[in-house]
Amino acid sequence: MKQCTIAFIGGGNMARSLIGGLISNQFTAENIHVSDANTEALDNLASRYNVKTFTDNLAAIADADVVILAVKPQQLQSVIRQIAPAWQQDKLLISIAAGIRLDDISRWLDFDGAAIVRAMPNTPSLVQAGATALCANNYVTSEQHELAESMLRAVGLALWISDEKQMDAVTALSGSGPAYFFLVLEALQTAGMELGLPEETARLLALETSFGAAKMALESDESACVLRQRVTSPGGTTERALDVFEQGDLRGLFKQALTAAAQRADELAEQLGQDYD
Ligand SMILES: NC(=O)C1=CN([C@@H]2O[C@H](COP(=O)(O)OP(=O)(O)OC[C@H]3O[C@@H](n4cnc5c(N)ncnc54)[C@H](OP(=O)(O)O)[C@@H]3O)[C@@H](O)[C@H]2O)C=CC1
Ligand SMILES: O=C(O)[C@@H]1CCC=N1
Repeated sequence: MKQCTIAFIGGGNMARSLIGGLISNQFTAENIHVSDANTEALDNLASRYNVKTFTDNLAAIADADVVILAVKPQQLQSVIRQIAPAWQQDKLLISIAAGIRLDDISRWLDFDGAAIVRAMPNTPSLVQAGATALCANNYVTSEQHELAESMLRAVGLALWISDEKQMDAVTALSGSGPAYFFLVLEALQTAGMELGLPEETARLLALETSFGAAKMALESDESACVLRQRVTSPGGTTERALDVFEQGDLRGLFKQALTAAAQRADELAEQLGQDYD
């Protein structure tokens, strides 16, 4: 792809994951700008990745082709209103904020025909194993589609969603999803230790088992259900463990958890989608 200049506004957790993934995938550090109020975060990014850092958002976006808004949803409206006077037709705006809708972003930017993409990445982008869903407004050109997709594809899977309403479900599944797997990892490790394994042994076994299961599911033509059944010998150990999960309604808990996350995204959109300027 052509080397474009990408400006991140907000240099926190998600920006760091995307920047690390992009640079490991041959994006040039000098074409990556990061602007943040927190100079310590900027210093860390500059020393680790050699990106150009700014404390002035307008300076960071001045010659950028793509501007990625990586601030918290609560900070999004004021950041967009701040950069709006400097907006130019040929720039692409990408928001990764949970919940906040394309219409609200567009209203705050107040620029006729502004090309805007809403994206929901996740932190494994840092190791090029991210999963991102994207959703574009009608002003995004085919070249900008390709640009947004190729940036996110450089850090993992990138899928377009045509119905923006599905972005809340995406946020609940893959945006927040790494945290669910980290929780499972913690729980596996702790349970292993409680059964007498040394901490490092439990950690490594839990990690490799998680990695192996995900890799196997990714590389197999079989469904997760079939792969699970192949581990489960009738009358064996796995069956006993799975019975405990089913009795505890693990599936129901996941449904409740994802529903709660999607509802929170919708709530953020309702609360923060109001104009306050
Ligand atoms: N973390 C994740 O896994 C994911 C997050 N997201 C979305 O990404 C966005 C960022 O999340 P995350 O990285 O976790 O949040 P962080 O709080 O880690 O990062 C946001 C950064 O923006 C800085 N900031 C605040 N105000 C401004 C401003 N006016 N101009 C420039 N920078 C500013 C913050 O500084 P300070 O701390 O000083 O306020 C902070 O360093 C959120 O909208 C979230 O919904 C999406 C997918 C996954
Ligand atoms: O927890 C959050 O709100 C953000 C969005 C998805 C992952 N982290």
